Amino acid sequence: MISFEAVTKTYPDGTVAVDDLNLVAPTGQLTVLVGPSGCGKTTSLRMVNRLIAPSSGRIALDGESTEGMDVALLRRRIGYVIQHAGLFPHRTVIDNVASTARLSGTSRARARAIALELIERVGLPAAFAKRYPWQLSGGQQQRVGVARALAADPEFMLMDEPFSAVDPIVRGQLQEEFLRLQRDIGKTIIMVTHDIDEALKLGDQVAVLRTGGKLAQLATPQELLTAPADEFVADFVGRDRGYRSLGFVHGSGLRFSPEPTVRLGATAEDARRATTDRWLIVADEHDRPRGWVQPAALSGTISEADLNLSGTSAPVDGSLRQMLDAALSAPSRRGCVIDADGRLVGTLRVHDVLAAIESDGSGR
Ligand SMILES: Nc1ncnc2c1ncn2[C@@H]1O[C@H](COP(=O)(O)OP(=O)(O)OP(=O)(O)O)[C@@H](O)[C@H]1O
Repeated sequence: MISFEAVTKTYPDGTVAVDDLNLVAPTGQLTVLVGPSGCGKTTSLRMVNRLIAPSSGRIALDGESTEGMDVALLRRRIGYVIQHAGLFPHRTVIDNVASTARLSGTSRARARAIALELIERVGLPAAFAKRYPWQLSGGQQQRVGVARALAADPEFMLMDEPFSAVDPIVRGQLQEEFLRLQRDIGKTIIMVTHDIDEALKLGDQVAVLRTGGKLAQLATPQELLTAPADEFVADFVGRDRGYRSLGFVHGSGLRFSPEPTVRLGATAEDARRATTDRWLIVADEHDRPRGWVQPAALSGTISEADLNLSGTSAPVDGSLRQMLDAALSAPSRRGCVIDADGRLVGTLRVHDVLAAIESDGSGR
């Protein structure tokens, strides 16, 4: 647990960057600090590892004030990941990652073994270990930055815009991978971002700060969407709140309808025999949906070129947002629901999802 107790930071020129911040980042959870530019996010983060000294108030790790701690020991307990990764340019990837483990006294051989494991854990091929940072893409460098912070196995992590220096697609991948990793490692993390969607996607709880360094609201992502504390938070969280909040609601009692399928390579006749409906799902040999075809319009055998690929698939344990999107995006308006191996479980319609939304009272 990281706690801020009445923490204020006034810079020498009189700028109040953080104003009476009270906040607890619970053990094993990811707390995101979000807010407009200049609202004191980075200042708050850097006060935790004492790169910046608070003007007043107290910051504590598991109840113990950081003020009296030896700074080197304090920083060893706290992994730190920054934008652009901040890697040592003249060290190889493996040496970059191993460096933090070495700081805590781990032998060179052991540190390199830990580093190699982490390099793979964050989704990089082992062969990248020998490369230098300049031989990696921005997203790969960010992964190395995360691996390096984890190599000392710190109890706490501070992450300052860790995924912001990459394009939106890589960013999405890094976020997904990081969520998976955090599910395993369960570190106590404070992450800073200016991107509300990133905050809502990653945070167990989200602290919205307003200009002047005041905490506007501390809440779960769903609470922020369904019960913003005031107009500032509502505006900051942004539009489509109703739709986006469905991302945090899981459909219970949804029933999926059986759906005929046909394989790629089957004939138009096979497709017409399989259904009288306008649209039919084409699946691969493992029953994974590949796309939709219109049997009446087919001739010859079904190939990739015949597929309508507009439909998304929702995982069977997915959110109502994923379910609704699957139904809305399918040309048949029947959304594909798939299991963990990507196999078709069944389909559902828009009104099935709407009925589930109507009967769900969560967050209200
Ligand atoms: N060394 C400093 N001296 C004076 N003012 C500072 C100093 N560092 C930051 N500030 C000011 O403190 C306020 C908070 O800055 P901080 O970097 O914490 O904000 P932020 O929310 O992280 O912003 P951004 O999203 O733009 O990175 C800003 O008004 C900034 O100009």
